[in-house]
Amino acid sequence: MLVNGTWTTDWHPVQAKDDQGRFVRQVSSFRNWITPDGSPGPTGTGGFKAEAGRYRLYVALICPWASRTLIARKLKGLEDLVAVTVVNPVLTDQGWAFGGHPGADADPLHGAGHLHQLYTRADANYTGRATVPLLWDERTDTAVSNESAEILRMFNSAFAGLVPDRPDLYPADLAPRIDALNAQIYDGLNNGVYKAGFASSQAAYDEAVAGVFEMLDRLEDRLDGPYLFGERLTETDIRLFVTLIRFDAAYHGLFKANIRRIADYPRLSAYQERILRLPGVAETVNLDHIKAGYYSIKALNPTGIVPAGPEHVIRMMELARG
Ligand SMILES: N[C@@H](CCC(=O)N[C@@H](CS)C(=O)NCC(=O)O)C(=O)O
Repeated sequence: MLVNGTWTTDWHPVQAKDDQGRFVRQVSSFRNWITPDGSPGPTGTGGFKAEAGRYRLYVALICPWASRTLIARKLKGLEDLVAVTVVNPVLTDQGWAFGGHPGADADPLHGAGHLHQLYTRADANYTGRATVPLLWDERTDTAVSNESAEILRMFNSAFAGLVPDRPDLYPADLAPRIDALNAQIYDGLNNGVYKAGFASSQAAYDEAVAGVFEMLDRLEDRLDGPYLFGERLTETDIRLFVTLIRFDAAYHGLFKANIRRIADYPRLSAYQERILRLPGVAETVNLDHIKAGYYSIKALNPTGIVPAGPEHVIRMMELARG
């Protein structure tokens, strides 16, 4: 991580933990918003007007948080407006790196070797982890946001004047229910799998893994329409999907979330495939990056060996990509 703008050598991908050995995720630090007219959003400063060709999204295809912003970019028709740069899936001792793996890009703007160089470019005294996603403003050459939940919301609303007639992923009448379900899915599942995987005590793992499967069981019972809120696709579906699609390939093995697989849940399996087949979504899922990335986490997999399967996920991806 960076401390006062300098990369520290004792970096490791297991983030902070509490006194019971529970995994603790850091709070994001660039919290500005792109808005239709450049006025300030709910947090941060203004000056980030929605314009074609001005912004770039730095992502890792292993990362569920980055992937939710990539899916929103597709569903909202922003491919030609917001550029994307994909980092190397394999974490290095300096965090995310550019290039060197099929499907990974060089940094087209600054020729940076590592993502942390962009963080110090935006803030020379930055202290914190250099995480993806990172939304970058090419005009002012600085960071807009590194909080995926907020990037998802900006993509939903800021560009509506430029790309109209796209589904509203956060409709006002559902907002309180979306917020409530997001919080449960985040804690039980999106972050729950990380709490299981990065637990450093048996008790912390037991608590986390129970929470993960309690949440999956509840979602399986709840799903009786095409999407979580019935006929309408919302951001909550995107937030759930990114964890489901990584589950059997990475979390089941590496994170020891192995009580059941998503394939053992009939409704969740069908739901996962339904979202995977929405136009553009399968292009955001790269199984090679997901497996190479997660299994490169040395603290959990010291040999770095990447498992061959699972066959059912490989097959599902082949079918979805056609
Ligand atoms: N709150 C952030 C979390 C992002 C995050 O934790 N990203 C991970 C990858 S999945 C990361 O970049 N980790 C590198 C690190 O922690 O140094 C968000 O949702 O945008």
